[in-house]
Amino acid sequence: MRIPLIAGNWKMNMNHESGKDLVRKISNKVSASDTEVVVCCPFPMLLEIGKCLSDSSIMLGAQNMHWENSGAFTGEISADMLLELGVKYVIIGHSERRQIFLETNHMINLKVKKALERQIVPILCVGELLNERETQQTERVLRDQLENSLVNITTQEASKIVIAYEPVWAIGTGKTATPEQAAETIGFIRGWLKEKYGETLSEKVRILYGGSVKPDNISEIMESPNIDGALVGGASLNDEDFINIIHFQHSS
Ligand SMILES: O=C(CO)COP(=O)(O)O
Repeated sequence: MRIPLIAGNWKMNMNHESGKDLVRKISNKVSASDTEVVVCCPFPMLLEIGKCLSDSSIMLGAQNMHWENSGAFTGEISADMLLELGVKYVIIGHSERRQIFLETNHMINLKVKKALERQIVPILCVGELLNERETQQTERVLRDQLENSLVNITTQEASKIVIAYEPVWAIGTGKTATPEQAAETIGFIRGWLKEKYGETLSEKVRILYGGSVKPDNISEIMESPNIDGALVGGASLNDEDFINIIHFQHSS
């Protein structure tokens, strides 16, 4: 049985006050339940948001990290720095990092390895562009991202990873993949894991869907037995929306 996971990705939004207010409202309404909840806030807020979450079951996540332990990497943050702040999850290889900051699968692979070494759970993001979907290249693109992001990752290590399938054309656009598209593509990812690591591993890894997830489409998305939760952008900035997404079982 895979435990459902709902992760909020605040991206470069909120400030200390609005962030603290938001997590207080969420943690008041979310008790330890069958669903794990993670809030991935911007780096400068990790300490304060972590303090607000200390009595709650909600876990703290970051949105990126560097693969080296320390050194001359201006503007970067190491896994150990995140650990000091109580970070349990880290988003790696988000499409905004890949597209705007030109992160490659090789860099993403190094980050995944370092996160695993330091026992921070990587949420590895993969997903195709609109023109790639329209030209039937989705599976080729995903295979390439998975193969190259998971180079030298053992079966034991892979069992700790969370994968987020985020079709780039569905991010922040209000265009969600249909439940069929999400189910089919996530089924493909699980099939790839089975091919590479075997069936036992492929049944262990949680795979999330991300891209315009809202309270009114979460139940439909979660109907597929292959989909274990969601990586939520815009709707994670609103307490009611995020709470309703977390409580999706009750609205179905
Ligand atoms: O990129 C996303 C989460 O990482 C999705 O963002 P939206 O939910 O705003 O589409």
